[in-house]
Amino acid sequence: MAGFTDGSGRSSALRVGGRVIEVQGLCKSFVSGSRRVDVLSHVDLEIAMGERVAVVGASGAGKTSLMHILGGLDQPSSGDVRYDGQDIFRLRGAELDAFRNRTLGFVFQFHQLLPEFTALENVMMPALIARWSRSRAEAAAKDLLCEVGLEPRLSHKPGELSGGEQQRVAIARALIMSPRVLLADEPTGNLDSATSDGIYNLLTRLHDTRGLTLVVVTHDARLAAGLDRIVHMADGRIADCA
Ligand SMILES: Nc1ncnc2c1ncn2[C@@H]1O[C@H](COP(=O)(O)OP(=O)(O)OP(=O)(O)O)[C@@H](O)[C@H]1O
Repeated sequence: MAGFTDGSGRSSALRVGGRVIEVQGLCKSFVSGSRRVDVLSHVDLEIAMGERVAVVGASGAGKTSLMHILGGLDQPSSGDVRYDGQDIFRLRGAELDAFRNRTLGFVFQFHQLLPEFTALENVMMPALIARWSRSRAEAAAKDLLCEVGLEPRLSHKPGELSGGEQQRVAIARALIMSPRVLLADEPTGNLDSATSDGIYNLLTRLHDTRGLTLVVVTHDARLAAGLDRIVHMADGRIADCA
């Protein structure tokens, strides 16, 4: 999806059909013994359709906690997360699973591929869980693995792939259900800089060709600077949005 340039010269995402993600008054606390730990405190954030947002901040700032709640993987203590006006925490069990499946893709630093399955089988897995036929899942997974440049590696298991290749498989797996939003938590955190550049270029290409909304937690300043907006977190709060 094309962007336009605002006065600062930075590319802003097109707002198509309103805001895609609205976070309001998000708080998350854990109780540890007699102590309460406030991990997220009154986080407000809006992310537009097609926007590419970097989330940065020191270790412990709350980035992963925010991503887990954005992805419906964890419940907030209070506050709302809305996708196109739909409050995801009003969805129950199977409804939330179905929402996640059709709207969101996840990529983690430690890709979380299943070691005993091939690249092709790993990518097929979400589609098989969603009860696609094996032939449909296999065809879609092959197409995606070709798109991320792994055509020659379809039958390799994760242990037979490099770190960058494993992350490409994880990206392909995240995309098999054609999500509109890709949440990536330090997708290049474990990779050398050349491999990181390759993953960054791949994410940018997928954003452009699929109109994906990208939310990327990263410690890589170069990667963050290449996205549309940087959200800085500190002590569980949004310190700055630029
Ligand atoms: N289940 C939990 N119980 C108690 N505290 C937790 C729990 N999960 C996270 N925390 C705390 O919440 C804070 C934020 O953690 P989070 O993983 O979100 O930070 P982060 O910004 O992603 O850090 P990093 O960059 O190191 O991954 C940390 O102080 C962490 O110890």
